[in-house]
Amino acid sequence: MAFFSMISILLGFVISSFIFIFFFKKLLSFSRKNMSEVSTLPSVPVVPGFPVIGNLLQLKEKKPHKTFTRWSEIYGPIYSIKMGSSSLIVLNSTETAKEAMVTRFSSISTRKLSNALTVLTCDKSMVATSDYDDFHKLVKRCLLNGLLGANAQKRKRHYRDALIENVSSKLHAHARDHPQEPVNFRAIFEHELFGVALKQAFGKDVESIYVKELGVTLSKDEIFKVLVHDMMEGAIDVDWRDFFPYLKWIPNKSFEARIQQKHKRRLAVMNALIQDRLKQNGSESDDDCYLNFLMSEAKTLTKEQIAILVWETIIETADTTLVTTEWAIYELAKHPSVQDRLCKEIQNVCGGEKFKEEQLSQVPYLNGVFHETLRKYSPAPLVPIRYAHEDTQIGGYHVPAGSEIAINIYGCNMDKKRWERPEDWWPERFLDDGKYETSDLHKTMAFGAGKRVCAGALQASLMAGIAIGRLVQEFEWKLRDGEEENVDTYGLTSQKLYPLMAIINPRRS
Ligand code: HEM
Repeated sequence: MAFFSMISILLGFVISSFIFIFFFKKLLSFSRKNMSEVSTLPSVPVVPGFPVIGNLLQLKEKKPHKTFTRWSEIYGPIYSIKMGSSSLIVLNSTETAKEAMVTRFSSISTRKLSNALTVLTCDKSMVATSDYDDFHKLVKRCLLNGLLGANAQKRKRHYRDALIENVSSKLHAHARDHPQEPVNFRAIFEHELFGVALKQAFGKDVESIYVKELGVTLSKDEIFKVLVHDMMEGAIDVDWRDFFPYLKWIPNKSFEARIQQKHKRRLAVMNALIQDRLKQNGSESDDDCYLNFLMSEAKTLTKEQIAILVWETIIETADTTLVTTEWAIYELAKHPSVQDRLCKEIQNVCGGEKFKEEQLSQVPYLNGVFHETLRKYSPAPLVPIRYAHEDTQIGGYHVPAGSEIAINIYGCNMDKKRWERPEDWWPERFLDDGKYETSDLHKTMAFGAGKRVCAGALQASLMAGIAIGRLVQEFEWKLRDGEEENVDTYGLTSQKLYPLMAIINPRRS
């Protein structure tokens, strides 16, 4: 018996070894074939530049997404440029962008940061700038469960309601006290939005804070400057060593001093706000907040990582939603017929009552206004640069390991082959007239796609949607004389260069 079972064990072992070797060989030949397929593909077309500096001089206008879009008309949807000694592959069509973000994600999931961003993100300690690793998965899960996912957003509903009530009453006060005088929309909306960002982070709005490390008391506007404005400015600060990494041993003292100063002031203010909040824990004003959530759910994080992760929610809340809402109101004020149609749609849905978040699914025209604004003014025109850590392919071209990849969302949304009259702001293009479906609303890819898709898309859609709806329901908007010309944007983002100045008239109902 024992002999026969020995034989059958041996036979089993031999057969399974054959099966294993057979499949292993198949696997090897399959991956070799795949690798050879990738490397026999043509190289990405190159935009001609100069020796040593490459295309740097052609990018000096500081709006690379616009230059990249112009080049795509000459060199096609995918091309490569030289920024000093580093090469950058630029993607300008929805097909190539989706391929990079979804199909080839596993080869292109890491981030490439500039020297400024390496300091300001504390070496990739933010969700948005981390590589796709265990740290990223942990902190993204915390962000969704604690703040930005559907359930967390339900719990934060009162913050959004307060935001729109405060903005509305400030605008009514302006219309009453200074009728026919233009109102600075940004000043009001930005202040309230920053208040929501602080409430989400620390459970309360903050009017001022004593910052021990700096020895000063800062007002809310000064806190905004340190945590948001200076950081946005720092994020686009250029260090020439980014383009010539082999010269990184040469000091660039003025750049380093500027970035370090911004970074240290930001950490000092965050530490003061965190200490202030921790003192309150257990007291009667103990509102749920992201800081407490993070501290209880992710005990392996360092103090500095917690400060950066909480700060991340503040800067992300305070910026892109403002950019979208301000451009939407600008376009509505410029197009009275669109404004009237939107106002009627809202009236049909809520009669004399105030427009509410629950009604957002019943107003397709408002959705069209929101998505058309995201298309024309993509708030994140370039997705943070990705890095191919292994050989891959995009658009039928070979992309070697080590390539840096820029996804030009603005370029995708200005593509004449995909969008009729892309320069026009035209919400009707999203209406269901047999041509577009609801899923087409996400054709803009304004929130990215795939595993790194924007974590704040729900919050941004709710806040901007309700704000646009209520502001049009309550006021008639007109542009101040000359305002139509103010369409320039600020630096690398699509923030309006000059704040929107509009004349508002409260509607009678
Ligand atoms: C209209 C508003 C917004 C737009 C257009 C937008 C757009 C984007 C884009 C294009 C990305 C990059 C996706 C990628 O790398 O593939 C992104 C990532 C991200 N966004 Fe947003 N965003 C908006 C609002 C927000 C808000 C309000 C928050 C948070 C409060 C937020 C949090 C994030 C985070 C955490 C990521 C990183 C996700 C990851 O890497 O897994 N965003 N966003």
